[in-house]
Amino acid sequence: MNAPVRITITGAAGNIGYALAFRIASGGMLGADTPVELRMLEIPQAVRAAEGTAMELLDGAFPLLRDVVVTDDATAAFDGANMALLVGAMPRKAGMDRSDLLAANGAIFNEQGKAIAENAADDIRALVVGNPANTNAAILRAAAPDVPGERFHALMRLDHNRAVAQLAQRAGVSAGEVSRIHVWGNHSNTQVPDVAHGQIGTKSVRDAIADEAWLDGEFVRTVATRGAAIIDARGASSAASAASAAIDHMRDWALGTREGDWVTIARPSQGEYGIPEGCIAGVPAIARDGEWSVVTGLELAPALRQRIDASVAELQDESAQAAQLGILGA
Ligand SMILES: NC(=O)C1=CN([C@@H]2O[C@H](COP(=O)(O)OP(=O)(O)OC[C@H]3O[C@@H](n4cnc5c(N)ncnc54)[C@H](O)[C@@H]3O)[C@@H](O)[C@H]2O)C=CC1
Ligand SMILES: O=C([O-])CC(=O)C(=O)O
Repeated sequence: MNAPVRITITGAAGNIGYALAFRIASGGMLGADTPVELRMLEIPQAVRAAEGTAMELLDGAFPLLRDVVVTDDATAAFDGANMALLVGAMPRKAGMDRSDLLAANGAIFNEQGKAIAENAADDIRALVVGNPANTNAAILRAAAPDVPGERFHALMRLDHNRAVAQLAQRAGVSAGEVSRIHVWGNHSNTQVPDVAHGQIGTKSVRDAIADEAWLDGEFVRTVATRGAAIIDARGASSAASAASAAIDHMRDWALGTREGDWVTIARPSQGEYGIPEGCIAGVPAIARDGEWSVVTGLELAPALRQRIDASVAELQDESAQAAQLGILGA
């Protein structure tokens, strides 16, 4: 058995938190050899509900679950945390863009970044799920300047998984047959799914699908607007699929990505593909031994480059808004 890993979930009583906690407790995130300790942070009004989730976690009799603490105190919630899943934030409703949530949610990440800086373990790795996820991750990172920047990620694995799933469904194969695709840019409808290097089985995506119009049109639109389609159908934003994507992201970070494949992550740019340094945009990446490396050297067609630039410009606008609101680097 490995040493226990302490994991903080913020917004633990919410829809995504409820789905996440049980997957983590069952070993779905860190594997069957790693015990977990959960720290569940909520706002005071939702602590009782989070306590109910903690009771259910106990009732799951999970052999790997060593300890559960529910609290409304960020200091206690991040104390000694090795991993943090920052979900606690308002979800958007029909008719809203994710960036409409910046004023409501951004301040949460400024406060929680400070709590991470002061209380988390030295090896803290944080994934922001709450929207607008990329800009909230930038706010979190700026509030914890002594923690290495590459430890702050925003969730774009859901966009990645959606793209994989659409391709697999179209080709009539399982999702596991699709590899080497990724999603550039912002977790918003300007995101840029990229199949230029993708494979389905041993064929290129373009050969396997043999429908350029679908790949360049409906496929891209479906992936980029899937969040709104789910809100429209469910009357609430994606929850179990978001939790599942967050689990995939953290599992790969800890245990490594699949041999011969890459996935999408968003972490502060180190200037790869001309994305400005520090900008938290989706890029292709591989994880080995707990470290990510961005896949470099991929050719970008001019039209794709323009769309990536537009999505990155949107991220820079969001950061400028956050700075104006006094929540970025405050
Ligand atoms: N990045 C992504 O791919 C996705 C992101 N999301 C985002 O995740 C967030 C959460 O979604 P749901 O769980 O469905 O919402 P929810 O409303 O069901 O749960 C959010 C929870 O966060 C709690 N919370 C609010 N402020 C908090 C704070 N300061 N500290 C701790 N907890 C706090 C609330 O009390 C609530 O229990 C939303 O912002 C949503 O837009 C949702 C789907 C995908
Ligand atoms: O669309 C939303 O507001 C929730 C979300 O981020 C997603 O489902 O991708």
